[in-house]
Amino acid sequence: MAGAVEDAERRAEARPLATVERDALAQTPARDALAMLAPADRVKIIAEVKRASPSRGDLATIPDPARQARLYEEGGASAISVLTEGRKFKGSLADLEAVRAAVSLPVLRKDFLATPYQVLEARASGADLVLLIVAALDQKTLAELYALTTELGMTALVETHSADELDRAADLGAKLIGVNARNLSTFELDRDLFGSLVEKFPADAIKIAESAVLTPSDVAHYRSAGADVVLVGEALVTGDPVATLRAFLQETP
Ligand SMILES: O=C(O)c1ccccc1NCC(=O)[C@H](O)[C@H](O)COP(=O)(O)O
Repeated sequence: MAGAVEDAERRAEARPLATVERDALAQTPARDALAMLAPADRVKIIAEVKRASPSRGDLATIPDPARQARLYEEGGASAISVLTEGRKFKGSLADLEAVRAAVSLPVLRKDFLATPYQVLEARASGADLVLLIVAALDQKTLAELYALTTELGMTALVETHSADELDRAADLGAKLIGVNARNLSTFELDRDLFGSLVEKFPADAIKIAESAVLTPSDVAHYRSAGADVVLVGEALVTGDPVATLRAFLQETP
């Protein structure tokens, strides 16, 4: 988290806030992620471009993230997540820009966002959604970043990992809320966490189960617990993305 903010501060030396703000406002409008991810009679998938991670190390080189994203679109994904953090995840804003230009789906900037500069930077690079991690932000900062995201026409995916964090997401009025099965400090995975928290979601929020999907039965597990959407990374970058997505979508109502 600290590294992501330091990296953004370094970028801000070359591209000041006023410039990134101007570029954000000049972007084509954000795609409607809430419409794409709305609850339906089938599960939906956010497919992630993920080269590496702190818990798993290197996963895939992904020399052409635009191609990877096109395969996700072909396989039936409803949105694309792009990890833009460089140190541990080996991602970049250039990946996000390439993906946004290659597909017609909404694109999420998945990173450790903690400043308005990073939110503006996301929009300036074409992001339609940004990730806001409740555990990483005090409520005042979370509310400020949430408001800026909405002002820019984007959607915030508000990520939680506990009942208290779900309450904080609800206090914001968040419409897209995720429960990450991965504890971001210990990297432990708990596929049952989503189901144990599902009753805490506000009635009008889209329910997303994040992480730890490796097989169609993992998707079915989240779906039967009440997920509208699942977010998948590793399984799609280590296997055939189109076949994997189709299997996940076909075998789950
Ligand atoms: O993936 C990690 O190791 C990780 C560690 C610390 C913070 C975030 C991390 N991952 C970000 C994600 O939330 C996942 O990339 C995403 O939910 C997909 O997870 P998976 O399908 O298990 O690859």
